[in-house]
Amino acid sequence: MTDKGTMRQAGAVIVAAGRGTRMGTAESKQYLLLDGKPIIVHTLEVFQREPLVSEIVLVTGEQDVERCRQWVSSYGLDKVTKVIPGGSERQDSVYKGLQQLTAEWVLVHDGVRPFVTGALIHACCEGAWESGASVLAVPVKDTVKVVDGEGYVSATPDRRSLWAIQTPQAFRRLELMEAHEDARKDGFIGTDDSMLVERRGTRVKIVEGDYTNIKITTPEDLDFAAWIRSGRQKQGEDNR
Ligand SMILES: Nc1ccn([C@@H]2O[C@H](COP(=O)(O)OP(=O)(O)OP(=O)(O)O)[C@@H](O)[C@H]2O)c(=O)n1
Ligand SMILES: C[C@](O)(CO)[C@H](O)COP(=O)(O)O
Repeated sequence: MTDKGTMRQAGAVIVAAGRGTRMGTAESKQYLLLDGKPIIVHTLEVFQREPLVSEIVLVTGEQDVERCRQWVSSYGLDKVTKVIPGGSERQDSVYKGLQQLTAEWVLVHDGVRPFVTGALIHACCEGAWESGASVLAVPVKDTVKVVDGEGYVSATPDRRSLWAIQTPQAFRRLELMEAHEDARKDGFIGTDDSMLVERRGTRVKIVEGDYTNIKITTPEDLDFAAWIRSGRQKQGEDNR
C-alpha cells in the first residue's frame, strides 16, 4: 500500500524484439506456438492477470508490431498500452520501452519467459519496494568453473555465492532510465538491467525465483517448455 492507502503498482516493459539466433528457427522464437498460442501471448497473459501490474509496454521487432497489436486486441490484453519497435541490443529495446512509461516503479521482463507467475511478479515487486531494486534468481546447481582462453580451468568460485539471474527485475523507473543513459554514454552493454544500476553503486536484492521460469533460448528448451506447460495444466494452475 502507498501512503495514500492505494495499492502500489508497477508498470512493465516486456522485451520481445530479438531474433532468436540461438533457436535457429525461421520464425522468431517469441512467436512460436506453445499449446496453440504464441509464446509472447502466454507471457503477456501472466502480466495482464497480475493486479500489481498497472500497464504494459510491449517492445517487438519493427516488422512484428502490427501482428502483436492484433494479438493484444484479440486476446483482450488491455493492460498493453503500447506496442513499439525495439533496438539492436536487448538494452536498447528496454530503454525504448522505459521511455513510454510514467509509473514510479517498473518491471523489466523477457518476452520469452512465459512461465513467470503472478506470485513471482509479486515477490519481485515486494523485494524492490523493500530494498530499492530486485531481481529474481535461482541458486546455481552445478559446480561452475572459470575457464581461460586456452580451455583450462582458472578458478572454481564458491557455488554458494552463485545465482542464475532471471526476469522480472524491478527498479525505480527514473533510476533505471538514468542507469541506461549512463551506460549509453560509456558504451557499456550489459546482459541484464541489474548490471546497469549495479555499476552506479545501487544494491540489488536477490529474490528467489523458480527453476521453471526458463528463458526459451535453444531448441531443447521448446521440449522442456511443452513439458512445463502440460504439468501446470494437469495441476490446474495455468501459470497463475
Ligand atoms: N535487440 C533485442 C534483443 C533481445 N530482445 C529480447 O530480450 C529477451 C532475451 O533475449 P534473448 O533470449 O537473448 O533473445 P534473442 O536476442 O532473441 O536471442 P539470441 O541471443 O539467441 O539471438 C528476448 O525476449 C528478446 O526478444 C529484445 O527485445 N531486443
Ligand atoms: C536478462 C536475462 O534474462 C538474465 O538471465 C538474460 O541475460 C537476457 O538474455 P541473454 O542473451 O541470455 O543474456
